Amino acid sequence: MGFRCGIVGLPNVGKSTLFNALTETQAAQAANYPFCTIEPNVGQVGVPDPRLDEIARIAGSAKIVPTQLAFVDIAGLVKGASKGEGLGNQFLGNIREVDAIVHVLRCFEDDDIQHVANKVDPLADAEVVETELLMADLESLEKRVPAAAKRATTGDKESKLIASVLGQALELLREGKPARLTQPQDDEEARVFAQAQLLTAKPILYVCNVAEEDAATGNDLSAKVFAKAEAEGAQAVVVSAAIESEIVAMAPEDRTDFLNELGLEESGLARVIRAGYELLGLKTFFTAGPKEARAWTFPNGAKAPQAAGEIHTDFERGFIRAETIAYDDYVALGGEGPAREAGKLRQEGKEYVVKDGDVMLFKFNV
Ligand SMILES: Nc1ncnc2c1ncn2[C@@H]1O[C@H](COP(=O)(O)OP(=O)(O)OP(=O)(O)O)[C@@H](O)[C@H]1O
Ligand SMILES: [Mg+2]
Repeated sequence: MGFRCGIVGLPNVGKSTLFNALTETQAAQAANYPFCTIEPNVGQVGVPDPRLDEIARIAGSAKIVPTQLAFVDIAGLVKGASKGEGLGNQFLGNIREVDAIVHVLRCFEDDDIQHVANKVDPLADAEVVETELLMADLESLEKRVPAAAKRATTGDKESKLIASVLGQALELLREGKPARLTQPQDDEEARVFAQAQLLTAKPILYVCNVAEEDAATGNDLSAKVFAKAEAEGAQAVVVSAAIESEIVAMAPEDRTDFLNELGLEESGLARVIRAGYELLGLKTFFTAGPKEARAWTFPNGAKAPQAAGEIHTDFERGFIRAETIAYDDYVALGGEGPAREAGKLRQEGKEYVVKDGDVMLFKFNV
């Protein structure tokens, strides 16, 4: 199962513009970035990674296959969503299914584009969305915690665990704080907490959607969002969704010049994708050969057999060992052959914790 980032925000702030740009880039670069639409509002997006291009160049790979992250375009939220207003329930249900939230905040002035509150104020907007998520969590826990506490009196261990962990989350929510601040004490508590699928437990990336002229520098409004993100330990990026949608419509060879004219080194989309990937704590390992160079996603802390399983379940089941070259060695020495000669190709077993950037070859037997 791939990881999903849900694009969330008030109506008309630029969510679909961002989503379309994210997915169209990939469609336009079909050779480089595999793209497929699962549902009309879900797009698989290739994760840009310069290391992969470098590996492919060294290995002389015919094809480059980046790893992917899914983005979901979720309907705009309105005040009262937690009480079923607007597309309330559908909206909250969609958010429940994603692993991380990309919260788009309008940071551009434009009289032609209506703001639901008739005022451009990203912090106030953010609060509307946060309040709805908080209310939804609060409502669900106000029922679940007492029910679990009651079952716990019969000696049911799982219920006791639920009552304790979610009770902690409920306390936070009652103080107006996100459930994300809950601190599970061990793996069991962490499991129960994750299973609760609380909306305010999901990691957040704020996307400040600015006007074209602010794309490189940001503006006063985006600066406020960055300050908010910093205070919360969240991430933020500045993007002009409108510009990004123009860039993806251009021929690839014209894009760099256009980005440079705007004072940008790379597309804002690449930054959004990478930030989403980091937000989820995802890491990348590579496989490389003459046919293809490919990036694979693994969760932080995964051991070699689990990483092998990302490629094929047989690789995990029949795992023998992994021949591993660190990315820096691979590049510095000029590929697999030279790395092997220099003794930089390591034989790693079942307990090896895979590192970001490892170039791997799995030996297996089924
Ligand atoms: N950075 C920007 N500068 C100027 N206009 C923008 C910018 N980003 C988006 N827009 C415009 O804002 C309008 C609303 O955009 P969009 O449809 O993407 O919003 P949305 O958040 O998906 O809305 P909804 O919640 O209704 O689905 C569009 O006309 C779009 O072109
Ligand atoms: Mg939309």
